Amino acid sequence: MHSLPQFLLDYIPTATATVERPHITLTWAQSLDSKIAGPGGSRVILSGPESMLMTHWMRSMHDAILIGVNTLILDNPRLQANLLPPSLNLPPPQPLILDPNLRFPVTSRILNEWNTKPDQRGRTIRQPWIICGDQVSSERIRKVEDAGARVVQFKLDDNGHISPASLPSILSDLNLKSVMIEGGSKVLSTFLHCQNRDDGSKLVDSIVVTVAPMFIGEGVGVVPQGEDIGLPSLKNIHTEIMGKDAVMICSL
Ligand SMILES: NC(=O)C1=CN([C@@H]2O[C@H](COP(=O)(O)OP(=O)(O)OC[C@H]3O[C@@H](n4cnc5c(N)ncnc54)[C@H](O)[C@@H]3O)[C@@H](O)[C@H]2O)C=CC1
Ligand SMILES: Nc1nc(O)c(N)c(N[C@@H]2O[C@H](COP(=O)(O)O)[C@@H](O)[C@H]2O)n1
Repeated sequence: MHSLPQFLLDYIPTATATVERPHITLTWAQSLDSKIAGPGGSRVILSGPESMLMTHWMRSMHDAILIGVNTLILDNPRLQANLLPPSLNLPPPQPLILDPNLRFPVTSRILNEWNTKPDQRGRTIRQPWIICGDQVSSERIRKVEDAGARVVQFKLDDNGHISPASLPSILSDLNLKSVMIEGGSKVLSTFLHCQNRDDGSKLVDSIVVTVAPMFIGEGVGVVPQGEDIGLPSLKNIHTEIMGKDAVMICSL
């Protein structure tokens, strides 16, 4: 797959497209028993090479990649589109971490790479941006910023979360036109349960799910236990077979 998979273009605007409102894509890879990770949150490679490459193409279509702080701590991801040919010179997506209490570990790989590969800055690596609550102390913020990350504060909702409904205005404040939300389980759950933006329009524009033909057994569900009640119904609008996996595109 040497170019952007065409079917994605029907559902997701490219990073250079003009959009009237920030585009929100929710995406994850799951097993047949609806798990996204193994016991204790251990990372599992669910996607085969073809669907993983598709995920990296999808990353390149978005201005930002968003994860919850638990995923950062458990997976220590890079959040780049590094499976794509460097010769394409695609701008790297902006990593965004939802981290209400600023638990962000300053030893994380995304920060380490930003600090130790200055020649790659802007070309394949962007500075991690952490979204935390407005109750976090200025000392803690200074510590994380001194380590090299950017910290932005927003008011938390009654659940102590960054409100999903307010993400579009946060994105606009940060000058980001689109975001690909990769998880984990708690983040997927709040974004699936919250259906509208603060302005009343639909919150999530596209859902892309990679289904891998395997069972995990004990592990982390697509949504946490007990949060599977009241989930919205999804409409499957396209299914693409990619190697061993099925990639489903859904709308709400
Ligand atoms: N297979 C896949 O596609 C993926 C799997 N994962 C897996 O997910 C697991 C981590 O999932 P979780 O423990 O559920 O943590 P998570 O990554 O969803 O982070 C949850 C934390 O994010 C913060 N947060 C801020 N705003 C929030 C909001 N609006 N909604 C929810 N949380 C918000 C809270 O502090 C919360 O504790 C890991 O095991 C990781 O491997 C993560 C991403 C993708
Ligand atoms: N698409 C997809 N397939 C899998 O099998 C996965 N385990 C994930 N996980 C997500 O990708 C992040 C790791 O990214 P890097 O390889 O470090 O770039 C991980 O944190 C999850 O968000 N995704």
